Amino acid sequence: MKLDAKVLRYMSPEDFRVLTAAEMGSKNHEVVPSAIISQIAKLRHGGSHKVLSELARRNLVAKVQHIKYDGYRLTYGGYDYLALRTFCQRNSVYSVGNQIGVGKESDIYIVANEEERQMVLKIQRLGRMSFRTIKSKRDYLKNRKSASWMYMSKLAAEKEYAFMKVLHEHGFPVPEPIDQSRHCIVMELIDAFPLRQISEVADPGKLYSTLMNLIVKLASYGLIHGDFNEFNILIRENGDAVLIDFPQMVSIDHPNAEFYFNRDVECIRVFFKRRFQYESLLYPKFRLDTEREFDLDVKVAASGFTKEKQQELEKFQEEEGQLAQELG
Ligand SMILES: Nc1ncnc2c1ncn2[C@@H]1O[C@H](COP(=O)(O)OP(=O)(O)OP(=O)(O)O)[C@@H](O)[C@H]1O
Repeated sequence: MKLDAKVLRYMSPEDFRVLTAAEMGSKNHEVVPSAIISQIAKLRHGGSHKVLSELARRNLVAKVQHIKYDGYRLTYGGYDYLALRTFCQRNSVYSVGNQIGVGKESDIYIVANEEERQMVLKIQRLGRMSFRTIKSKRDYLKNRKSASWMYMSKLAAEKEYAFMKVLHEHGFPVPEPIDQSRHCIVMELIDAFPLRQISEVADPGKLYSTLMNLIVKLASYGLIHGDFNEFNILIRENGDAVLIDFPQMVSIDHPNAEFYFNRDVECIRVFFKRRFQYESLLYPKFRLDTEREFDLDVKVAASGFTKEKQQELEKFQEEEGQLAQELG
């Protein structure tokens, strides 16, 4: 589905009332009965019925035949518009431009505010991968509810925003976080290319140590990236590196911290050897080179992305990973 901010201007307050009611209802119901949607939206049954049919025609909600009753569920499309409306109301986004990226489980758009500042809108789409891999295996799909995928996408966006915020505040090279709602975040647009697309650099040794120092600095601030690779690092024209994505980031006190740390280091070593034929005997070692000086992990938890949320998301990511492996 294409995201178009103009659609927002064509949506009536009633449309949004009903859409919001569907969202609220889905907290307690997998399929929200039409009667409950009317009740929450405070509209006559006939009135909300008409609006719901129209929203369903535009794929913002989907009609579902439940065993006992007919109802609706919010779609990712509807969820996108609710988030976009929140951004518009807070004046963080005014218009939506081109889609510039499709991650494994996200969509990336260029957006702008009223002052025409260009920014990046990242929409989490957890479940998309498993949906693809599992398409033929209907049994799995029955057990995974779309509502829980949307909830997990919201957790993923909250996590990314919380980490980006503390990292940015402490001078780490990450995009400036601008806003977050539901499964979406708005951040600074970085004018750079992913390391993965770069075939030559002026001084591979210098970039290698910059990246290794970044892994070590993160650890001294209490954090392990966990997915430090050529896809998640952008390189500016002047050679500066910017970290854009940290879905696996954990505290240095995490039981698997050492494993993740070594994997991050190894990832960079392997990449530099393969891409730039650059090898060094020097690389950071966990504990020996990582002394904790700050507690950004604690700061993130205090910012609202709690340990419980982190664990919930982690459990989901593990299950998804396992499932993907099992299904090849
Ligand atoms: N702030 C940004 N500025 C410029 N480009 C960006 C920014 N954020 C993301 N991108 C572009 O979008 C692409 C995908 O972004 P990102 O890695 O955050 O998505 P993802 O879904 O987590 O990706 P994957 O899981 O496939 O690695 C990046 O490779 C980059 O080209």
